[in-house]
Amino acid sequence: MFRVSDNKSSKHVPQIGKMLLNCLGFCGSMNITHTSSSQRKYPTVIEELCHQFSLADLRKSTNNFDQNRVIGRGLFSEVYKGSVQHKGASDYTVAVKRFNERGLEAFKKEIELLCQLFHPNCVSIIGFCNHIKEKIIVYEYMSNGSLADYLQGGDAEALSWKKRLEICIGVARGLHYLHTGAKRSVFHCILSPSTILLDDHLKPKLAGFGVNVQGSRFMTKKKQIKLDLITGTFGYMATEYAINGTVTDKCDVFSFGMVLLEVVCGRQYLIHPRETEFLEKPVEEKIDANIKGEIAPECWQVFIDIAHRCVKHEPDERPIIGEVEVELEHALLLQEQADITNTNGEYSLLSKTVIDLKLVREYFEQALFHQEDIT
Ligand SMILES: Nc1ncnc2c1ncn2[C@@H]1O[C@H](COP(=O)(O)OP(=O)(O)OP(=O)(O)O)[C@@H](O)[C@H]1O
Repeated sequence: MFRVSDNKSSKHVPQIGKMLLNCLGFCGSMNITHTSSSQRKYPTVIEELCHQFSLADLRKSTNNFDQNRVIGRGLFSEVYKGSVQHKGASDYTVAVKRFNERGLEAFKKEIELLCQLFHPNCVSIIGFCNHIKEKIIVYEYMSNGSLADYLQGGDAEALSWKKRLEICIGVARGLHYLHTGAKRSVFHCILSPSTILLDDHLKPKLAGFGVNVQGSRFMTKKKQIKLDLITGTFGYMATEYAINGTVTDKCDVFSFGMVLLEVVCGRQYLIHPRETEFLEKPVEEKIDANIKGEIAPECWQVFIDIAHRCVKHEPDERPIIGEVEVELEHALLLQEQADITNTNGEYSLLSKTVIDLKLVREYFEQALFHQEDIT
């Protein structure tokens, strides 16, 4: 059966729930089983990894986990705004993620990973609390919330096309680092606009690492890892991951492709598989009204071509993230060049790109059918 989480929402914005898949051969427990022998050679004594806060400190910092301070929710956690002593300041603003009883594994995985990641497009950990009754991680505070808050919460007009492209490039850089830049290949697995956070300058940082999967460095697509539990949000999960728990770098590439489409349309691209009218219309007719006219045709061609390739059903047909990053940088360059010579104001796009998500929709529909059968 499916278990649908509480809405993974910020305080203000209802967002799409995450699902634990537990039918159609999707299994269900929180323990992820790794089949790769190259797994988990890094330290597992989390107390040695970074600063530890006392529970009393974090209670104080969040006014005893005051519900008015909740800034977001995940499947395994609630996130609060708080302030702690850090970098010489007594009221350094932070995000305090309090894990629920199902989140123990996510808590450990996230600390182990975040203590090893150093990249401007990955959120930084400040410390944690490993109390017998409470598992909490403290992160740098991202004042502009998540990309989902922006796109779905009515702030979309604040994001120009160029700003959106810059955000996409930042996300691609963060993913590229995860896939090839760290000691091991790290696959995020639950990339969506809710796990992309925006700092004061709208610079994106990847967050939500509680489900990550690691493999040997530069892991090739043939070395796949099977998971006993699949956690993710439909509409972003690649089908090979949703159905078989097969994880490769190409799963993140698929999710990123769905994010690219969302960034351009201003709404989740695949919400329901039977939303035929929307899904079968060319993307050019669905561009967010806030950025319509801002996109130069030459930039668009590069952007939509790479987005389309990212969401191919066959993992081998999807590009690696390094190529996606380069293409997005190219698209931005083309946009900037076009803006210099453009004297006519608005651009118009004559192309018509229909994204074929037929197979993804079929799997999604089957899963929904089972869910409806049970509920
Ligand atoms: N550092 C932060 N600064 C500001 N807001 C944050 C921060 N971390 C998380 N949030 C908010 O909380 C929401 C959920 O956080 P996150 O993406 O880390 O959870 P998740 O990984 O989905 O949760 P879980 O591990 O419980 O599944 C985000 O979408 C965002 O709104």
